Amino acid sequence: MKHVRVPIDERVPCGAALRFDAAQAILAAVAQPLGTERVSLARAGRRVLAEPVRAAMDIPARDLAAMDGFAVREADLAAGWRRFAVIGAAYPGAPFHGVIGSGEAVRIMTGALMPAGADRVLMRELVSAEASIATLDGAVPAKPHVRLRGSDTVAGTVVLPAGKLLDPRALVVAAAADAAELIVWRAPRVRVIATGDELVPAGEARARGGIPDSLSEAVLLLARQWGARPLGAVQVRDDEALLVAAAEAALADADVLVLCGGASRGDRDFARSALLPLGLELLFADVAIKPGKPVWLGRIGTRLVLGLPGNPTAAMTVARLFLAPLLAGLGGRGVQAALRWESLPLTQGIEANGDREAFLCAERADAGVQVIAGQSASGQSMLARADMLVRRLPGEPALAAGSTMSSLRF
Ligand SMILES: Nc1nc2c(c(=O)[nH]1)N[C@H]1C(S)=C(S)[C@@H](COP(=O)(O)OP(=O)(O)OC[C@H]3O[C@@H](n4cnc5c(N)ncnc54)[C@H](O)[C@@H]3O)O[C@H]1N2
Ligand code: MOO
Repeated sequence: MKHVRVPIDERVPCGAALRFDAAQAILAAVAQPLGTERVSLARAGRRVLAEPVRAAMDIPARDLAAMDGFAVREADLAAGWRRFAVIGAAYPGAPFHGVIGSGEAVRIMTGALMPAGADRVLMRELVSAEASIATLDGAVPAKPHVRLRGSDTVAGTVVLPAGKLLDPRALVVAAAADAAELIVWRAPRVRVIATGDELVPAGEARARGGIPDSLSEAVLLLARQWGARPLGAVQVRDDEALLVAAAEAALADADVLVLCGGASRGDRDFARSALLPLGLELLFADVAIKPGKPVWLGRIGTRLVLGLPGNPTAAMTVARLFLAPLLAGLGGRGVQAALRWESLPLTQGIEANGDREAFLCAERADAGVQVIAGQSASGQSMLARADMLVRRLPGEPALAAGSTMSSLRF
């Protein structure tokens, strides 16, 4: 195969390395929602509401029994009645159709419609029932045990605001509001291209030589976690023509294309330059962070292209710091949903930082956060333990245990 050497600095204006916050500001400006669509409740899970959901009716829509027992009239109890003639039964979905008169009761189950005339339920445990007579044994209980119409929600109330992530609890609320369809933001569609002559699918490295592509599926899963619709990944050799063809195919249906590798300065690192003929407009390239300095973001028409460094821990760190907020923004949650920094104390001291802002793999501990020893952008095994990223400022001195660190769930 012929490799085309593209001296990246001659074709792409890389500029000085940007600060992390400046790169995030550029990203936030383009991470705007893609548009709305109407989806069924069955397909709404993990989507983000573009319009609020209002209760279509009072909830509950009628007065219902809150306990299993006997439905009676409050006025009877006030007048001293304790023995009642049982004239029927009421079940959820099978109401009692008559009217309860003075001295009468209806056997009733939790969730059943209160019979006309009845306005309280005596719990079964407090009543002796024999043949068709029910007798209240002790004092009149304080609670009426009726779920009144509209006591949970009144018709027209906003039960879920726009911007709400539809998690399992939110689906309960939407369904209870009798909403069959919801207006949600469109989920960004993501494709991944992993570049490198050395890459082979996992499972084939021993037989074929090369190294397993450890990023494609991981990046797609991260994209899914942040609200994207993953469309698939391909591995492409370090060949500009192949890369251009793969990118063109990916951009036919993806809103976001993620390129893994080829971001740096090697003779065959032409992930950015190869896309110039497709109209790539670079939004930023090279950020003063460690790991992940070669990260870049570009635009081709309405599509966005994010370049991740090939080193796997660097790639996943950058994916968490840039791809997650990009997708959160495009999907309607807003970039900040993916950048919820927490202040956590270090459980162990750490050495001085270098001159780049650093994001260290760390583990959440009961007492705070512990930076993992032996940080490595190219390492992979550390990712089995890392569940946090700890942010360090350029030139920060050594820090003792107990120092408070800006930390992000990885
Ligand atoms: N002269 C310079 N060299 C390097 C610089 C630099 O600024 N000047 N930056 C270094 C930094 S920082 C990083 S990070 C790496 C990233 O480089 P690339 O994005 O060009 O990545 P590759 O060269 O394609 O690969 C690097 C490394 O990662 C492995 N890799 C790539 N893709 C995958 C994958 N899908 N699964 C598993 N492993 C992958 C690849 O085999 C290489 O070992 O560059 C430094 N160099
Ligand atoms: O930034 Mo590179 O990500 O250090 O390996």
